[in-house]
Amino acid sequence: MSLGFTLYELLSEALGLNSSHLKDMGCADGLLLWGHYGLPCPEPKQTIASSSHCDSNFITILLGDQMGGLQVLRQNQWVDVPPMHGGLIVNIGYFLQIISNDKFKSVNHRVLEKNEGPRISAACFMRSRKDQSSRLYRPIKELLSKENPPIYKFSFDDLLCINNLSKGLDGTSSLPHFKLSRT
Ligand SMILES: O=C(O)CCC(=O)C(=O)O
Ligand SMILES: [Fe+2]
Repeated sequence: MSLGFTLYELLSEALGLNSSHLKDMGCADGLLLWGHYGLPCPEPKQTIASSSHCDSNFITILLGDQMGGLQVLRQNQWVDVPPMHGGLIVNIGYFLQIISNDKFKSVNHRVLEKNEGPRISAACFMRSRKDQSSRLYRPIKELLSKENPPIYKFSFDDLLCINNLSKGLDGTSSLPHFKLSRT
């Protein structure tokens, strides 16, 4: 939580906002921790541990082991994220992209299977409170101008619904569904 608060302060300042802006918006009110345990896979080329997706939250702080396997999509190429002892990986999720009006971009990532193992990782998702899932999120108004009109509007329930209706973790972004028309 305390690392998350520091990151939010830096991210708020990077957006030209007061350092407490993202925390005051409630972006750190909910914390979800997932522990991943992947068994060695006999045929790693035939499957994938976690298919291409962006996280449905503001930021994710990820602790991995020495196995590697995580990749991020950069300029349409999958790039390995090398394991780093004691290092933490911070991913930007859909919510931060939406409220920053595309100033921060969520990162598409996936995890490849390994035939050695097990592979262990812990993902800490920073998000708003679960009971606020119907709350509507829009870009932060201080970031908007005539030249930068709002791009999105959405709630967490909308995002879940779209992810469930579409293939969800199929690598296609859910964001276009939340675009406001720009007429
Ligand atoms: O295990 C990893 O390295 C990534 C896990 C992940 O992307 C997730 O939990 O959303
Ligand atoms: Fe993820």
